[in-house]
Amino acid sequence: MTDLFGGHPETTTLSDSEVQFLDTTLRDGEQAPGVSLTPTEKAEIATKLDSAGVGVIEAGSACTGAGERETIDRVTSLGLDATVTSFARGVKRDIDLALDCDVDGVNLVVPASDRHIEDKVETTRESVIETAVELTEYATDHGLWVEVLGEDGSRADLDFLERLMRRAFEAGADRSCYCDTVGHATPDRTLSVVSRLTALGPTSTHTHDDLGLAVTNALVSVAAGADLVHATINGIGERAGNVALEEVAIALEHGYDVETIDTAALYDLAQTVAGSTDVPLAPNKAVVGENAFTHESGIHTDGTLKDEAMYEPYPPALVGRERRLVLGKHAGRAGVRAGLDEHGIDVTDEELSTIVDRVKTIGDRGRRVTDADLLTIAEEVQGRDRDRRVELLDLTAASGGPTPTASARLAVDGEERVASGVGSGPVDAAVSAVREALAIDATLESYRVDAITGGTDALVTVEVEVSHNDRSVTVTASDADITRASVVAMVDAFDRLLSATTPVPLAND
Ligand SMILES: CC(=O)SCCNC(=O)CCNC(=O)[C@H](O)C(C)(C)COP(=O)(O)OP(=O)(O)OC[C@H]1O[C@@H](n2cnc3c(N)ncnc32)[C@H](O)[C@@H]1OP(=O)(O)O
Ligand SMILES: CC(C)C(=O)C(=O)O
Repeated sequence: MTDLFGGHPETTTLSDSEVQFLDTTLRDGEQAPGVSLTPTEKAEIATKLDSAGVGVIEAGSACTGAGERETIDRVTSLGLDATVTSFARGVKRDIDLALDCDVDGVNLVVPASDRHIEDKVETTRESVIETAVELTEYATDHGLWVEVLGEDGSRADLDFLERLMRRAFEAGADRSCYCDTVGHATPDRTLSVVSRLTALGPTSTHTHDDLGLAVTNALVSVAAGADLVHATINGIGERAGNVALEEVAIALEHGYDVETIDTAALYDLAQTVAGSTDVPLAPNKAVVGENAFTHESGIHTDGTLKDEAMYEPYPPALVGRERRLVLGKHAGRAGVRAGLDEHGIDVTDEELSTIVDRVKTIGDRGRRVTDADLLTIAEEVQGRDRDRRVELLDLTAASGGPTPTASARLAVDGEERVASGVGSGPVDAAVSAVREALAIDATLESYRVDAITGGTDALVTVEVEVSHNDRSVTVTASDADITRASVVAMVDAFDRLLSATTPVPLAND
Protein backbone atom coordinates (compact mmCIF):
# COMPACT_ATOMS: atom_id res chain seq x y z
CA MET A 1 0.00 0.00 0.00
CA THR A 2 1.22 3.51 -0.69
CA ASP A 3 1.32 5.88 2.23
CA LEU A 4 -1.01 8.76 1.38
CA PHE A 5 0.48 11.10 3.91
CA GLY A 6 4.13 10.07 3.88
CA GLY A 7 6.41 12.84 2.66
CA HIS A 8 4.07 15.76 3.44
CA PRO A 9 6.12 18.28 5.47
CA GLU A 10 3.65 18.17 8.38
CA THR A 11 3.26 14.40 8.62
CA THR A 12 5.08 11.39 9.86
CA THR A 13 4.89 8.26 7.70
CA LEU A 14 1.55 6.76 8.65
CA SER A 15 2.71 3.20 8.29
CA ASP A 16 5.41 3.77 10.95
CA SER A 17 2.85 5.02 13.48
CA GLU A 18 2.20 3.40 16.83
CA VAL A 19 -1.42 3.96 17.66
CA GLN A 20 -3.75 2.98 20.47
CA PHE A 21 -7.45 3.52 21.01
CA LEU A 22 -9.31 5.35 23.73
CA ASP A 23 -12.75 3.83 23.50
CA THR A 24 -15.50 6.23 24.53
CA THR A 25 -18.53 4.04 23.73
CA LEU A 26 -19.41 4.08 27.42
CA ARG A 27 -19.21 7.90 27.64
CA ASP A 28 -19.64 9.78 24.35
CA GLY A 29 -21.34 6.76 22.73
CA GLU A 30 -23.83 6.65 25.57
CA GLN A 31 -24.59 10.34 24.96
CA ALA A 32 -26.48 9.30 21.81
CA PRO A 33 -30.13 10.19 22.42
CA GLY A 34 -32.05 7.46 24.22
CA VAL A 35 -29.03 5.34 25.14
CA SER A 36 -28.45 4.38 28.77
CA LEU A 37 -26.29 1.43 29.72
CA THR A 38 -26.70 -0.57 32.92
CA PRO A 39 -23.69 -1.46 35.09
CA THR A 40 -23.84 -5.02 33.75
CA GLU A 41 -23.91 -3.83 30.13
CA LYS A 42 -21.00 -1.46 30.70
CA ALA A 43 -19.03 -4.22 32.42
CA GLU A 44 -19.63 -6.62 29.51
CA ILE A 45 -18.61 -4.08 26.87
CA ALA A 46 -15.56 -2.95 28.87
CA THR A 47 -14.42 -6.54 29.36
CA LYS A 48 -14.64 -7.21 25.62
CA LEU A 49 -12.83 -3.96 24.77
CA ASP A 50 -10.09 -4.88 27.22
CA SER A 51 -9.59 -8.36 25.86
CA ALA A 52 -9.46 -6.94 22.32
CA GLY A 53 -6.51 -4.80 23.45
CA VAL A 54 -8.05 -1.32 23.76
CA GLY A 55 -5.57 0.78 25.76
CA VAL A 56 -7.88 3.29 27.45
CA ILE A 57 -11.57 2.93 28.29
CA GLU A 58 -13.51 6.09 29.13
CA ALA A 59 -16.15 4.48 31.34
CA GLY A 60 -18.49 7.45 31.72
CA SER A 61 -18.89 10.88 33.31
CA ALA A 62 -18.82 10.62 37.09
CA CYS A 63 -20.43 14.09 37.36
CA THR A 64 -23.64 12.83 35.71
CA GLY A 65 -25.17 11.30 38.82
CA ALA A 66 -25.22 8.42 41.29
CA GLY A 67 -26.45 5.88 38.70
CA GLU A 68 -23.60 6.73 36.36
CA ARG A 69 -21.07 6.48 39.17
CA GLU A 70 -22.35 2.97 39.90
CA THR A 71 -21.72 2.02 36.24
CA ILE A 72 -18.17 3.45 36.37
CA ASP A 73 -17.53 1.66 39.66
CA ARG A 74 -18.49 -1.63 38.05
CA VAL A 75 -15.94 -1.06 35.29
CA THR A 76 -13.13 0.02 37.63
CA SER A 77 -13.75 -2.99 39.86
CA LEU A 78 -13.15 -5.40 36.96
CA GLY A 79 -9.36 -5.15 37.26
CA LEU A 80 -8.85 -4.63 33.53
CA ASP A 81 -5.49 -4.13 31.85
CA ALA A 82 -6.81 -0.97 30.15
CA THR A 83 -6.52 2.44 31.79
CA VAL A 84 -10.07 3.28 32.94
CA THR A 85 -11.02 6.95 32.96
CA SER A 86 -13.91 9.32 33.56
CA PHE A 87 -14.87 12.52 31.77
CA ALA A 88 -14.54 15.59 34.04
CA ARG A 89 -15.39 19.20 33.31
CA GLY A 90 -12.93 21.88 34.38
CA VAL A 91 -14.50 21.69 37.83
CA LYS A 92 -12.73 20.30 40.94
CA ARG A 93 -15.87 18.49 42.12
CA ASP A 94 -15.97 16.48 38.86
CA ILE A 95 -12.44 15.21 39.58
CA ASP A 96 -13.41 14.32 43.16
CA LEU A 97 -16.42 12.37 41.88
CA ALA A 98 -14.17 10.54 39.41
CA LEU A 99 -11.75 9.72 42.26
CA ASP A 100 -14.70 8.30 44.23
CA CYS A 101 -15.19 5.81 41.38
CA ASP A 102 -11.58 4.69 41.66
CA VAL A 103 -10.66 5.52 38.07
CA ASP A 104 -7.06 5.46 36.79
CA GLY A 105 -7.40 8.78 35.02
CA VAL A 106 -9.53 11.70 33.91
CA ASN A 107 -10.37 13.25 30.59
CA LEU A 108 -10.27 16.84 31.77
CA VAL A 109 -12.37 18.96 29.43
CA VAL A 110 -11.98 22.71 29.22
CA PRO A 111 -13.51 25.03 26.63
CA ALA A 112 -11.13 25.99 23.81
CA SER A 113 -13.07 28.06 21.27
CA ASP A 114 -14.22 31.57 22.16
CA ARG A 115 -17.80 30.49 21.58
CA HIS A 116 -17.46 27.83 24.31
CA ILE A 117 -15.33 30.04 26.58
CA GLU A 118 -17.42 33.19 26.43
CA ASP A 119 -20.97 32.12 25.57
CA LYS A 120 -21.19 28.74 27.29
CA VAL A 121 -18.88 28.65 30.30
CA GLU A 122 -18.98 32.47 30.48
CA THR A 123 -15.34 32.93 31.35
CA THR A 124 -12.12 34.16 29.72
CA ARG A 125 -9.20 32.57 27.90
CA GLU A 126 -6.82 33.34 30.80
CA SER A 127 -9.16 31.82 33.33
CA VAL A 128 -9.47 28.65 31.22
CA ILE A 129 -5.68 28.30 31.25
CA GLU A 130 -5.54 28.88 35.01
CA THR A 131 -8.26 26.27 35.63
CA ALA A 132 -6.57 23.73 33.36
CA VAL A 133 -3.25 24.18 35.15
CA GLU A 134 -4.75 24.08 38.64
CA LEU A 135 -6.89 21.00 37.99
CA THR A 136 -4.14 19.14 36.15
CA GLU A 137 -1.92 19.62 39.19
CA TYR A 138 -4.77 18.57 41.48
CA ALA A 139 -5.51 15.43 39.48
CA THR A 140 -1.87 14.38 39.06
CA ASP A 141 -1.28 15.00 42.78
CA HIS A 142 -4.04 12.44 43.36
CA GLY A 143 -2.20 9.93 41.19
CA LEU A 144 -4.44 10.27 38.15
CA TRP A 145 -3.43 9.96 34.50
CA VAL A 146 -4.57 13.23 32.92
CA GLU A 147 -5.59 13.98 29.37
CA VAL A 148 -6.52 17.62 28.79
CA LEU A 149 -9.13 18.17 26.10
CA GLY A 150 -9.82 21.52 24.49
CA GLU A 151 -13.51 21.28 23.65
CA ASP A 152 -14.35 22.69 20.19
CA GLY A 153 -10.61 22.83 19.51
CA SER A 154 -11.16 22.67 15.75
CA ARG A 155 -12.92 26.06 15.93
CA ALA A 156 -10.47 27.52 18.45
CA ASP A 157 -7.88 30.19 17.85
CA LEU A 158 -4.86 28.01 17.17
CA ASP A 159 -2.37 30.18 19.05
CA PHE A 160 -4.58 30.09 22.13
CA LEU A 161 -5.09 26.31 21.87
CA GLU A 162 -1.35 25.83 21.63
CA ARG A 163 -0.72 28.09 24.65
CA LEU A 164 -3.39 26.22 26.65
CA MET A 165 -1.88 22.81 25.93
CA ARG A 166 1.71 23.96 26.52
CA ARG A 167 0.68 25.14 30.00
CA ALA A 168 -1.21 21.89 30.63
CA PHE A 169 1.91 19.86 29.76
CA GLU A 170 4.03 22.10 32.03
CA ALA A 171 1.53 21.40 34.83
CA GLY A 172 2.06 17.64 34.38
CA ALA A 173 -0.66 16.55 31.93
CA ASP A 174 0.07 13.20 30.31
CA ARG A 175 -1.42 14.23 26.98
CA SER A 176 -3.53 16.76 25.12
CA CYS A 177 -6.51 15.96 22.90
CA TYR A 178 -7.58 17.64 19.69
CA CYS A 179 -11.40 17.84 19.70
CA ASP A 180 -13.44 18.29 16.54
CA THR A 181 -16.48 18.56 18.77
CA VAL A 182 -19.02 19.45 16.08
CA GLY A 183 -17.35 17.44 13.31
CA HIS A 184 -16.84 20.49 11.13
CA ALA A 185 -13.13 20.28 10.34
CA THR A 186 -11.71 19.54 6.92
CA PRO A 187 -8.73 17.19 6.67
CA ASP A 188 -6.33 20.08 5.95
CA ARG A 189 -7.51 22.02 9.03
CA THR A 190 -7.12 18.84 11.10
CA LEU A 191 -3.61 18.35 9.76
CA SER A 192 -2.49 21.85 10.69
CA VAL A 193 -4.06 21.88 14.18
CA VAL A 194 -2.93 18.38 15.19
CA SER A 195 0.60 19.02 13.89
CA ARG A 196 0.90 22.06 16.16
CA LEU A 197 -0.32 20.03 19.17
CA THR A 198 1.86 16.98 18.57
CA ALA A 199 4.91 19.26 18.59
CA LEU A 200 4.09 19.94 22.29
CA GLY A 201 3.69 16.35 23.55
CA PRO A 202 1.62 13.16 23.27
CA THR A 203 -1.65 13.99 21.54
CA SER A 204 -5.01 12.26 21.15
CA THR A 205 -7.65 12.94 18.53
CA HIS A 206 -11.43 13.03 18.98
CA THR A 207 -13.38 13.35 15.74
CA HIS A 208 -17.11 13.44 15.00
CA ASP A 209 -18.90 12.47 11.82
CA ASP A 210 -21.17 15.44 11.07
CA LEU A 211 -19.55 15.92 7.64
CA GLY A 212 -18.87 12.22 7.15
CA LEU A 213 -15.16 12.97 7.67
CA ALA A 214 -14.57 11.36 11.05
CA VAL A 215 -12.41 8.47 9.77
CA THR A 216 -10.47 10.66 7.37
CA ASN A 217 -9.78 13.20 10.11
CA ALA A 218 -8.72 10.46 12.55
CA LEU A 219 -6.26 9.10 9.94
CA VAL A 220 -4.97 12.58 9.15
CA SER A 221 -4.48 13.14 12.90
CA VAL A 222 -2.41 9.96 13.12
CA ALA A 223 -0.39 11.07 10.11
CA ALA A 224 0.22 14.34 11.97
CA GLY A 225 1.58 12.39 14.96
CA ALA A 226 -1.48 11.71 17.17
CA ASP A 227 -1.05 8.36 18.87
CA LEU A 228 -4.33 7.83 20.73
CA VAL A 229 -7.57 7.76 18.73
CA HIS A 230 -10.83 8.38 20.59
CA ALA A 231 -13.55 6.25 19.00
CA THR A 232 -16.76 4.36 19.71
CA ILE A 233 -17.94 0.94 18.62
CA ASN A 234 -20.36 1.30 15.69
CA GLY A 235 -19.63 5.04 15.67
CA ILE A 236 -22.46 5.76 18.12
CA GLY A 237 -22.37 9.12 19.85
CA GLU A 238 -23.71 12.65 19.81
CA ARG A 239 -25.64 13.65 16.63
CA ALA A 240 -24.05 11.86 13.63
CA GLY A 241 -21.79 10.01 16.04
CA ASN A 242 -18.12 9.62 16.85
CA VAL A 243 -15.57 8.02 14.61
CA ALA A 244 -16.23 4.26 14.47
CA LEU A 245 -13.44 2.32 16.17
CA GLU A 246 -13.84 -0.63 13.83
CA GLU A 247 -13.43 1.59 10.76
CA VAL A 248 -10.25 3.25 12.00
CA ALA A 249 -8.78 -0.06 13.19
CA ILE A 250 -9.31 -1.77 9.85
CA ALA A 251 -8.24 1.26 7.80
CA LEU A 252 -4.97 1.37 9.73
CA GLU A 253 -4.37 -2.37 9.56
CA HIS A 254 -5.47 -3.00 5.98
CA GLY A 255 -4.28 0.27 4.51
CA TYR A 256 -1.08 0.94 6.38
CA ASP A 257 -0.07 -2.29 8.18
CA VAL A 258 -0.55 -0.52 11.50
CA GLU A 259 -1.84 -3.00 14.07
CA THR A 260 -3.91 -1.63 16.94
CA ILE A 261 -6.24 -4.22 18.49
CA ASP A 262 -7.41 -7.78 17.85
CA THR A 263 -9.66 -6.97 14.89
CA ALA A 264 -11.26 -10.44 15.01
CA ALA A 265 -13.13 -9.22 18.10
CA LEU A 266 -14.82 -6.36 16.23
CA TYR A 267 -17.97 -8.08 15.01
CA ASP A 268 -18.82 -9.48 18.42
CA LEU A 269 -18.22 -6.06 19.97
CA ALA A 270 -20.46 -4.44 17.35
CA GLN A 271 -23.27 -6.89 18.06
CA THR A 272 -22.91 -6.48 21.80
CA VAL A 273 -23.05 -2.69 21.58
CA ALA A 274 -25.96 -2.70 19.10
CA GLY A 275 -27.85 -5.08 21.40
CA SER A 276 -27.23 -3.14 24.63
CA THR A 277 -27.87 0.30 23.16
CA ASP A 278 -30.77 -0.65 20.88
CA VAL A 279 -29.07 1.38 18.14
CA PRO A 280 -29.33 -0.93 15.13
CA LEU A 281 -26.56 -1.28 12.57
CA ALA A 282 -27.26 -0.05 9.03
CA PRO A 283 -26.92 -3.06 6.69
CA ASN A 284 -24.35 -1.20 4.60
CA LYS A 285 -22.28 -0.09 7.60
CA ALA A 286 -18.57 -0.61 6.90
CA VAL A 287 -16.92 -3.60 8.62
CA VAL A 288 -19.86 -4.68 10.81
CA GLY A 289 -23.03 -4.09 8.73
CA GLU A 290 -24.97 -7.17 7.64
CA ASN A 291 -24.12 -6.61 3.98
CA ALA A 292 -20.42 -5.89 4.42
CA PHE A 293 -19.51 -9.43 3.29
CA THR A 294 -22.75 -10.49 1.58
CA HIS A 295 -22.91 -10.83 -2.20
CA GLU A 296 -26.10 -11.08 -4.25
CA SER A 297 -25.44 -9.92 -7.80
CA GLY A 298 -24.50 -12.63 -10.26
CA ILE A 299 -21.28 -11.10 -11.52
CA HIS A 300 -19.98 -10.58 -7.98
CA THR A 301 -21.07 -14.04 -6.82
CA ASP A 302 -19.49 -15.73 -9.83
CA GLY A 303 -16.27 -13.74 -9.30
CA THR A 304 -16.23 -14.55 -5.59
CA LEU A 305 -16.72 -18.25 -6.24
CA LYS A 306 -13.69 -18.12 -8.57
CA ASP A 307 -11.56 -16.05 -6.19
CA GLU A 308 -12.71 -15.11 -2.69
CA ALA A 309 -10.85 -11.78 -2.79
CA MET A 310 -12.52 -10.69 -6.04
CA TYR A 311 -15.04 -8.35 -4.42
CA GLU A 312 -13.68 -7.92 -0.90
CA PRO A 313 -10.89 -5.66 0.36
CA TYR A 314 -9.88 -8.11 3.11
CA PRO A 315 -11.09 -11.52 4.31
CA PRO A 316 -14.17 -11.36 6.57
CA ALA A 317 -12.40 -13.48 9.23
CA LEU A 318 -10.08 -10.53 9.86
CA VAL A 319 -12.99 -8.80 11.61
CA GLY A 320 -14.61 -11.94 13.02
CA ARG A 321 -17.11 -12.47 10.20
CA GLU A 322 -18.13 -14.93 7.52
CA ARG A 323 -18.92 -14.38 3.86
CA ARG A 324 -22.49 -14.95 2.65
CA LEU A 325 -23.74 -15.51 -0.87
CA VAL A 326 -27.47 -14.80 -1.16
CA LEU A 327 -29.98 -14.96 -3.98
CA GLY A 328 -32.26 -12.26 -5.36
CA LYS A 329 -33.20 -10.33 -8.47
CA HIS A 330 -29.57 -9.94 -9.51
CA ALA A 331 -28.61 -13.62 -9.13
CA GLY A 332 -26.84 -15.52 -11.92
CA ARG A 333 -26.37 -19.19 -12.73
CA ALA A 334 -23.15 -19.60 -10.73
CA GLY A 335 -24.72 -18.29 -7.51
CA VAL A 336 -27.88 -20.35 -7.90
CA ARG A 337 -25.88 -23.51 -8.64
CA ALA A 338 -23.73 -22.86 -5.56
CA GLY A 339 -26.89 -22.44 -3.46
CA LEU A 340 -28.25 -25.75 -4.72
CA ASP A 341 -24.89 -27.49 -4.19
CA GLU A 342 -24.96 -26.43 -0.56
CA HIS A 343 -28.12 -28.48 -0.10
CA GLY A 344 -26.79 -31.39 -2.16
CA ILE A 345 -29.14 -30.82 -5.09
CA ASP A 346 -27.89 -31.67 -8.61
CA VAL A 347 -29.66 -30.04 -11.54
CA THR A 348 -29.26 -30.13 -15.31
CA ASP A 349 -28.30 -26.97 -17.21
CA GLU A 350 -31.86 -26.69 -18.45
CA GLU A 351 -33.34 -27.04 -14.95
CA LEU A 352 -30.85 -24.47 -13.71
CA SER A 353 -32.06 -21.94 -16.29
CA THR A 354 -35.66 -22.39 -15.15
CA ILE A 355 -34.67 -22.12 -11.49
CA VAL A 356 -32.69 -18.91 -12.17
CA ASP A 357 -35.75 -17.40 -13.91
CA ARG A 358 -37.99 -18.30 -10.97
CA VAL A 359 -35.47 -16.85 -8.50
CA LYS A 360 -35.43 -13.60 -10.48
CA THR A 361 -39.23 -13.48 -10.49
CA ILE A 362 -39.31 -13.62 -6.69
CA GLY A 363 -36.53 -11.02 -6.62
CA ASP A 364 -38.51 -8.75 -8.96
CA ARG A 365 -41.26 -8.66 -6.34
CA GLY A 366 -38.77 -7.01 -4.02
CA ARG A 367 -38.28 -10.06 -1.83
CA ARG A 368 -35.15 -11.77 -0.61
CA VAL A 369 -34.94 -15.31 -1.92
CA THR A 370 -34.41 -17.66 1.01
CA ASP A 371 -33.00 -21.19 1.04
CA ALA A 372 -36.54 -22.46 1.58
CA ASP A 373 -37.67 -20.59 -1.57
CA LEU A 374 -34.80 -22.07 -3.59
CA LEU A 375 -35.47 -25.59 -2.35
CA THR A 376 -39.20 -25.28 -3.08
CA ILE A 377 -38.47 -23.99 -6.61
CA ALA A 378 -36.02 -26.84 -7.23
CA GLU A 379 -38.59 -29.39 -6.01
CA GLU A 380 -41.21 -27.97 -8.34
CA VAL A 381 -38.88 -27.72 -11.35
CA GLN A 382 -37.62 -31.27 -10.83
CA GLY A 383 -41.13 -32.60 -10.10
CA ARG A 384 -40.12 -33.95 -6.69
CA ASP A 385 -42.62 -34.24 -3.85
CA ARG A 386 -41.39 -33.01 -0.55
CA ASP A 387 -42.13 -35.30 2.34
CA ARG A 388 -42.60 -32.96 5.23
CA ARG A 389 -41.61 -34.54 8.51
CA VAL A 390 -42.77 -31.74 10.77
CA GLU A 391 -45.94 -29.69 10.56
CA LEU A 392 -47.52 -27.10 12.84
CA LEU A 393 -51.08 -28.12 13.74
CA ASP A 394 -51.98 -25.59 16.38
CA LEU A 395 -50.46 -22.77 18.40
CA THR A 396 -51.66 -20.78 21.41
CA ALA A 397 -49.74 -18.06 23.18
CA ALA A 398 -50.63 -15.84 26.13
CA SER A 399 -48.72 -12.75 27.13
CA GLY A 400 -50.98 -10.88 29.59
CA GLY A 401 -49.73 -12.46 32.84
CA PRO A 402 -46.37 -12.20 34.58
CA THR A 403 -44.85 -15.06 32.53
CA PRO A 404 -45.62 -15.30 28.80
CA THR A 405 -46.53 -18.91 27.97
CA ALA A 406 -47.32 -20.84 24.80
CA SER A 407 -48.20 -24.31 23.67
CA ALA A 408 -47.68 -25.89 20.27
CA ARG A 409 -49.21 -28.99 18.70
CA LEU A 410 -47.07 -30.52 15.96
CA ALA A 411 -47.22 -33.54 13.71
CA VAL A 412 -43.84 -35.27 13.62
CA ASP A 413 -43.58 -38.15 11.16
CA GLY A 414 -47.38 -38.41 11.39
CA GLU A 415 -47.45 -38.54 15.19
CA GLU A 416 -48.85 -35.74 17.31
CA ARG A 417 -46.64 -33.97 19.86
CA VAL A 418 -47.80 -31.25 22.25
CA ALA A 419 -45.35 -29.12 24.20
CA SER A 420 -45.42 -25.87 26.14
CA GLY A 421 -42.85 -23.21 26.87
CA VAL A 422 -42.27 -19.95 28.70
CA GLY A 423 -40.22 -17.00 27.54
CA SER A 424 -39.51 -13.30 27.72
CA GLY A 425 -42.48 -12.65 25.40
CA PRO A 426 -45.03 -14.65 23.39
CA VAL A 427 -42.64 -15.26 20.47
CA ASP A 428 -39.91 -16.51 22.77
CA ALA A 429 -42.40 -18.71 24.65
CA ALA A 430 -43.82 -20.17 21.42
CA VAL A 431 -40.35 -20.91 20.02
CA SER A 432 -39.44 -22.58 23.35
CA ALA A 433 -42.53 -24.78 23.00
CA VAL A 434 -41.45 -25.83 19.51
CA ARG A 435 -37.93 -26.53 20.76
CA GLU A 436 -39.41 -28.64 23.55
CA ALA A 437 -41.35 -30.68 21.01
CA LEU A 438 -38.42 -31.03 18.60
CA ALA A 439 -35.21 -31.24 20.55
CA ILE A 440 -32.98 -30.71 17.57
CA ASP A 441 -29.58 -29.33 18.43
CA ALA A 442 -30.05 -26.34 16.13
CA THR A 443 -28.92 -22.73 16.51
CA LEU A 444 -31.02 -19.69 15.65
CA GLU A 445 -28.39 -17.64 13.80
CA SER A 446 -30.61 -14.67 13.02
CA TYR A 447 -34.18 -13.49 13.42
CA ARG A 448 -35.62 -10.53 11.50
CA VAL A 449 -39.04 -8.98 11.39
CA ASP A 450 -40.32 -6.68 8.63
CA ALA A 451 -43.75 -5.06 8.62
CA ILE A 452 -45.02 -5.25 5.06
CA THR A 453 -47.95 -2.90 5.49
CA GLY A 454 -48.53 -0.01 7.92
CA GLY A 455 -51.06 0.00 10.76
CA THR A 456 -51.74 -2.29 13.69
CA ASP A 457 -53.15 -4.96 11.35
CA ALA A 458 -49.87 -5.04 9.42
CA LEU A 459 -48.78 -8.25 7.82
CA VAL A 460 -45.36 -9.08 9.21
CA THR A 461 -42.70 -11.20 7.61
CA VAL A 462 -40.35 -13.08 9.87
CA GLU A 463 -37.08 -14.37 8.46
CA VAL A 464 -35.06 -16.90 10.44
CA GLU A 465 -31.71 -18.46 9.77
CA VAL A 466 -31.24 -21.74 11.60
CA SER A 467 -28.19 -23.98 11.52
CA HIS A 468 -27.77 -27.64 12.43
CA ASN A 469 -24.55 -29.63 12.05
CA ASP A 470 -22.88 -28.09 8.98
CA ARG A 471 -26.04 -26.86 7.28
CA SER A 472 -28.05 -23.70 7.63
CA VAL A 473 -31.30 -22.56 6.05
CA THR A 474 -33.11 -19.26 5.81
CA VAL A 475 -36.89 -19.33 5.80
CA THR A 476 -39.52 -16.60 5.80
CA ALA A 477 -43.16 -16.71 6.86
CA SER A 478 -45.78 -13.96 6.76
CA ASP A 479 -48.83 -13.54 8.97
CA ALA A 480 -50.74 -10.76 10.71
CA ASP A 481 -49.74 -12.50 13.96
CA ILE A 482 -46.00 -12.16 14.63
CA THR A 483 -45.95 -15.19 16.97
CA ARG A 484 -47.53 -17.42 14.35
CA ALA A 485 -45.20 -16.14 11.61
CA SER A 486 -42.19 -16.81 13.83
CA VAL A 487 -43.26 -20.34 14.69
CA VAL A 488 -44.20 -21.25 11.11
CA ALA A 489 -40.75 -20.07 9.96
CA MET A 490 -38.97 -21.98 12.74
CA VAL A 491 -40.92 -25.20 12.13
CA ASP A 492 -40.23 -24.95 8.40
CA ALA A 493 -36.53 -24.40 9.06
CA PHE A 494 -36.35 -27.42 11.40
CA ASP A 495 -38.19 -29.52 8.82
CA ARG A 496 -35.75 -28.47 6.08
CA LEU A 497 -32.76 -29.28 8.28
CA LEU A 498 -33.87 -32.76 9.26
CA SER A 499 -32.47 -35.45 7.06
CA ALA A 500 -34.90 -38.11 5.92
CA THR A 501 -33.78 -40.64 8.50
CA THR A 502 -32.71 -38.74 11.62
CA PRO A 503 -35.05 -39.50 14.54
CA VAL A 504 -36.58 -36.38 16.06
CA PRO A 505 -36.01 -36.43 19.84
CA LEU A 506 -38.17 -34.72 22.44
CA ALA A 507 -36.41 -32.31 24.81
CA ASN A 508 -36.84 -34.69 27.76
CA ASP A 509 -35.83 -37.83 25.82
C1 LIG B 1 -18.87 17.52 23.82
C2 LIG B 1 -19.31 16.69 24.96
O1 LIG B 1 -19.60 15.56 24.76
S1 LIG B 1 -19.40 17.40 26.48
C3 LIG B 1 -19.93 16.13 27.54
C4 LIG B 1 -21.41 16.06 27.63
N1 LIG B 1 -21.73 15.22 28.76
C5 LIG B 1 -22.61 15.56 29.65
O2 LIG B 1 -23.30 16.58 29.57
C6 LIG B 1 -22.72 14.62 30.82
C7 LIG B 1 -24.08 14.60 31.42
N2 LIG B 1 -24.38 15.90 31.99
C8 LIG B 1 -25.05 16.07 33.16
O3 LIG B 1 -25.45 15.13 33.83
C9 LIG B 1 -25.27 17.46 33.60
O4 LIG B 1 -25.18 18.34 32.49
C10 LIG B 1 -24.22 17.90 34.67
C11 LIG B 1 -24.44 17.08 35.94
C12 LIG B 1 -22.80 17.68 34.18
C13 LIG B 1 -24.37 19.38 35.00
O5 LIG B 1 -25.71 19.62 35.31
P1 LIG B 1 -26.21 21.11 35.74
O6 LIG B 1 -25.40 21.56 36.89
O7 LIG B 1 -27.67 21.02 35.93
O8 LIG B 1 -25.80 22.07 34.54
P2 LIG B 1 -26.35 22.10 33.07
O9 LIG B 1 -26.32 20.74 32.48
O10 LIG B 1 -27.65 22.82 32.99
O11 LIG B 1 -25.26 23.03 32.34
C14 LIG B 1 -23.93 22.62 32.18
C15 LIG B 1 -23.00 23.41 33.08
O12 LIG B 1 -21.66 22.94 32.89
C16 LIG B 1 -20.82 24.03 32.53
N3 LIG B 1 -19.75 23.52 31.68
C17 LIG B 1 -19.87 23.02 30.44
N4 LIG B 1 -18.66 22.64 29.99
C18 LIG B 1 -17.78 22.92 30.96
C19 LIG B 1 -16.40 22.77 31.07
N5 LIG B 1 -15.68 22.22 30.11
N6 LIG B 1 -15.79 23.16 32.20
C20 LIG B 1 -16.53 23.72 33.22
N7 LIG B 1 -17.86 23.88 33.16
C21 LIG B 1 -18.46 23.49 32.04
C22 LIG B 1 -21.76 24.99 31.82
O13 LIG B 1 -21.21 26.27 31.75
C23 LIG B 1 -22.99 24.89 32.73
O14 LIG B 1 -22.70 25.62 33.88
P3 LIG B 1 -23.76 26.65 34.55
O15 LIG B 1 -24.86 25.78 35.05
O16 LIG B 1 -22.99 27.29 35.60
O17 LIG B 1 -24.18 27.54 33.43
C1 LIG C 1 -15.64 16.32 25.63
C2 LIG C 1 -15.05 16.13 24.32
C3 LIG C 1 -13.96 15.15 24.29
C4 LIG C 1 -16.08 15.68 23.37
O1 LIG C 1 -16.81 14.74 23.61
C5 LIG C 1 -16.10 16.34 22.08
O2 LIG C 1 -15.34 17.26 21.87
O3 LIG C 1 -16.92 15.93 21.25
